[in-house]
Amino acid sequence: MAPNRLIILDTTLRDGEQSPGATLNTEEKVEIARQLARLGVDIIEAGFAFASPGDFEAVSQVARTVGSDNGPIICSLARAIRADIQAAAEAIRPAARQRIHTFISTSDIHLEHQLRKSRSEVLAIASEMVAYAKSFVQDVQFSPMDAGRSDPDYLYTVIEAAIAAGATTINIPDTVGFLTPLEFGALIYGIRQNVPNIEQAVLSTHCHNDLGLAVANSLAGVENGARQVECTINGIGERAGNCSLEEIVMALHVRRHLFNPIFGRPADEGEALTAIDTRQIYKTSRLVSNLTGMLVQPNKAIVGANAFAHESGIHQDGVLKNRLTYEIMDAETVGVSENRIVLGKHSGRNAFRTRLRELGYELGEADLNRAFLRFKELADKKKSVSDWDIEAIISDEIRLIPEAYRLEQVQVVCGDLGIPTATVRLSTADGSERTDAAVGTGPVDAVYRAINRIIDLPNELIEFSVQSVTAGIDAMGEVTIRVRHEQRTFSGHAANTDIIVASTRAYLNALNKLHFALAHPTHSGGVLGSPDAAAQKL
Ligand SMILES: CC(=O)SCCNC(=O)CCNC(=O)[C@H](O)C(C)(C)COP(=O)(O)OP(=O)(O)OC[C@H]1O[C@@H](n2cnc3c(N)ncnc32)[C@H](O)[C@@H]1OP(=O)(O)O
Ligand SMILES: CC(C)C(=O)C(=O)O
Repeated sequence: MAPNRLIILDTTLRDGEQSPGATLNTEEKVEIARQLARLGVDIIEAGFAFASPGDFEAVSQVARTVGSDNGPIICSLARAIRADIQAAAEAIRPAARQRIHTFISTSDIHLEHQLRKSRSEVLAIASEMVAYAKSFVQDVQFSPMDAGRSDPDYLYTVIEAAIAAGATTINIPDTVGFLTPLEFGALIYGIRQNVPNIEQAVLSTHCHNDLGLAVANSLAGVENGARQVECTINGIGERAGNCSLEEIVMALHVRRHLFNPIFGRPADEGEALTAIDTRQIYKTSRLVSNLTGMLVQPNKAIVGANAFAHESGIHQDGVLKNRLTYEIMDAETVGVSENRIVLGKHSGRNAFRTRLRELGYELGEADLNRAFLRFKELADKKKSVSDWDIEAIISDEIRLIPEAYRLEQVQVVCGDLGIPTATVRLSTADGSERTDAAVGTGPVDAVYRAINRIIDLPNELIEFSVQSVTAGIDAMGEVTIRVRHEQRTFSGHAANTDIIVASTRAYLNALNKLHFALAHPTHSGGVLGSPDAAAQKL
């Protein structure tokens, strides 16, 4: 059953969304799923359908919009419980190709303290629930949770039973990120040697990054016969996150002469080892970062701002003479364009649309017009408008949820001689306008207080960050924030050459999401108590 290329299961929308604070609403999940399809992932784990009505709806929407005949397989996670499996089966039904992923723990520590069940009970449940999932779909994946800390002999028995019951993929999670590459490789090897029917299933890895070893462990799994890797964009996920998609894919791409023989190909064969279109990597990373509010650290491999930057003289000297001296891959391979100066203030709509198409954006007329106006405003202020600036405008301008509140005007007075004071004017969807003012400890605080006087949506600001999109004094500032309302967090993102304007728009972006979630409590990311209570607050 081992295919001669690596299958990529992306779990950004399921395990990735388990990152503390990375809540996504349905529209954002669909947007990410569309981009994952462009990226070329084989399987999208779209969520955990049973977890909430919002999660169910998000999985269904992804299945409906992205799960076409030649699109990715759409998968939902389900505990080894009938109700979970039924919800998963129903949610993924609109997709042309469907997978149910069911799991149960096999480590003694989980059996004793969490499940409170014996080994024989769990063995029976695993087998029964795989068979139950099989009654809905042909493609069933089974994971023995905490496999990394399970007794190998018991693990082999459970896997053999799951395959006998119909599992077509066996996924091996190092749930707590405990193993080293040598140990994880040996675990995969041991399974291949000791599970008699293992050839009937595809072996998969699911590695967590608690010791920073998720990618290394996944690679060790591949070296030992795993043919599917579970991963997330930017490596986001529960606790320290998961194996990062961009890192594992580029490791296989850049070092393919090492991996080709493992996949039974000549070392120098040119064909890629995954179906991923690597030129979509950077764009996907930016989208996920913007929508989840999880910033990418500058030194992050492949997609960090510094990943292709050369700072020191000796390195710059080498790169100028021959870039191979200090570069192991071309930035364009992952979609980071070298073509920084593209458009200016004399460019027209056609040139702008063409550049957007080259960057992979196909906008409707209304969105295009809004983005074009922002581009012109920026071109008036900046000497050159780069691809990075254009991406920032698009992610800022194209809102996935309706805007209940729109910024009309913001003005601040600040400095070390007076009290920072802000005046804000907002318009609402019905066309009315409201203006208010407030003082604060700084200009952003003053703006946020002024907005809070207009919009009564109690929240706590839990994260605020500003970074520049490009170098230079006229660079666009990108602001990413997160606010907490009751138990939920909402991210906001905006870009502008004026960081106070960007901060204001980012806050409104988060408040619009919060407002939308309260108004649509069954949407993913929006289950916030009773609709009546929500309506009262509005
Ligand atoms: C390693 C992973 O990433 S696993 C996936 C993690 N993702 C999530 O948890 C998604 C979000 N979760 C949720 O919304 C909720 O936990 C729900 C809806 C799934 C369940 O909620 P509740 O019914 O209130 O249960 P709660 O979360 O308190 O406890 C989990 C229960 O599931 C049981 N359980 C855990 N894993 C499994 C499993 N794989 N198969 C069967 N039962 C399981 C636990 O033993 C516990 O049962 P108990 O209440 O009888 O002790
Ligand atoms: C459900 C499984 C695959 C999981 O997420 C884990 O064990 O980390």
